[in-house]
Amino acid sequence: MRANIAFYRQIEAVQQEWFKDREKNDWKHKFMDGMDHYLMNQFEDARDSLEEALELWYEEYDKCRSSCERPNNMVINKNDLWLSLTDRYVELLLCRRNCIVRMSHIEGRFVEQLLANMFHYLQYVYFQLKDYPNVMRNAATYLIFYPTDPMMTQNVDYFLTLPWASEDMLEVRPKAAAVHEVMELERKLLQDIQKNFGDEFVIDGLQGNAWYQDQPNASPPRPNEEEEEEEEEEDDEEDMVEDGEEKAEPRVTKDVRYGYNMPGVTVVKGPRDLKGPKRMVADGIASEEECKMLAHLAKLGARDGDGYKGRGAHAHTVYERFEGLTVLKAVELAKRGLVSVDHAEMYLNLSNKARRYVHGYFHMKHQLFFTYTHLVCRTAEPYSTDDRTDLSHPIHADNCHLLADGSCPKKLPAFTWRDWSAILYLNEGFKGGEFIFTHANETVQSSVKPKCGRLVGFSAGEENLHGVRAVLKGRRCALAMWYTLDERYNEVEHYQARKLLQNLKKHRTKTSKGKPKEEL
Ligand SMILES: O=C(O)CCC(=O)C(=O)O
Ligand SMILES: [Fe+2]
Repeated sequence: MRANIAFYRQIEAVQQEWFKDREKNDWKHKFMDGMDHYLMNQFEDARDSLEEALELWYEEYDKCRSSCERPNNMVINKNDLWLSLTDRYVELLLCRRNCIVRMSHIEGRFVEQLLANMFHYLQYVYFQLKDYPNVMRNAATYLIFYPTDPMMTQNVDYFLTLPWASEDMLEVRPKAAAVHEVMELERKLLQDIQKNFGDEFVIDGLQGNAWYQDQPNASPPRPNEEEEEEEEEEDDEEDMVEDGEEKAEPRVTKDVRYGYNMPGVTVVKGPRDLKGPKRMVADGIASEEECKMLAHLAKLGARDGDGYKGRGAHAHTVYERFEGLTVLKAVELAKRGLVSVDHAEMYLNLSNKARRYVHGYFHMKHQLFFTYTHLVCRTAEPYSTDDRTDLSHPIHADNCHLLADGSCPKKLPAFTWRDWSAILYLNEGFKGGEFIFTHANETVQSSVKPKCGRLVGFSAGEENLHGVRAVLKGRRCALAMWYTLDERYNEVEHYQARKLLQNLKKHRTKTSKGKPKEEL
């Protein structure tokens, strides 16, 4: 497109003012303008742009919430009308709540606490402009979102020592207060629905999560990392004793130690073999038949580069075709009759089984949510050669941005909210394609050979740099999953996929009474 625009621009008859950036006046552009001015200490311009950005943000936010109201694929079952309606209502609430996350992206990147941050910037900008009533208003507004934020509470305490400031200037901006109030009400509603209907009705990722429990501070709780570290160390000590004493049967004791057994699943490699405390490999998560079903689903439904927007068929290397299928797309294909409902259901079930296993194995105390789920195949192109030196997937960490100097800042453009990762392999019989854990200089610490039903799980931080060796021949399919402890990043697609699937199955049962063979 850039090339096309350059071409059109140089045509004599074309006037330059015809080229209008139609997105220029959206909230993102205004916000970026505001940031530029702010960084250049142009505080009046920064104020104007940020205030405009804010107004545009509210407009867009309202549109986003309204778009959740559109009719969906719901099929009302007259035997359980109330349940069908509750289902729909929950979906609506989740969709609306998700608008905050959707409205926190700038240039495709997630900006944590974006709305609240606008008030943070504004209080500073107004302070520079000596517009004190607005300093206080914006500080107070920020605090409704993060009431215990140490920096802002300190600021306010400081302002209150100054002659111009008084408590009654701490007035919250009404539109922001309304957004916050509705967010809170919807949070409570979801919590009540779960509490009252939890037996018949499970809202994915809601149960047992403190983000949905009453709390004075709206920021989501994170597990106490130090506490976890300590536990990990204790575990490792135990591990060493076990391994030293009885080398023949460390696997069983490891299972018992972690207190997590799932029928048919065995741990084949633990932290010691893999050379890192938060790593594991287990076999038996999926049977041969299940692997075949998923690989078949990928064959029918996976699309070039899906999930890696704009990077096309060769998302990681020109020697391999990279195709993916998200969980909702799989169910939508089933709805259109392009894949079977059973195959789509298998996708959901196996991803859930893997998540439960990782959660149990690592003894997590908090709820683990899906944040992105992707069925992917990497296929060697016919021109791929055995002497390739590239990787199928370069060395990286899943939640930080690995730099050439080996550091890995947990900042954009990384997916910083990913806390755990797991990959369920679906086949063997291709050449190359081993999963590797490495040091920052890319020397290999340990490797895992994919095969059907094998799950590799690990924490998503810089402690687990990893990659995939080149797939030299054939096709390698896997179900890649990233999980988060932060409910705000809960993958809404998973919930939607499950609901759509339930409807498809209800519909199938209903129609099959009259016409037994009818398939959707
Ligand atoms: O497919 C694999 O084995 C690993 C893929 C991976 O690390 C990723 O997609 O982040
Ligand atoms: Fe990865």
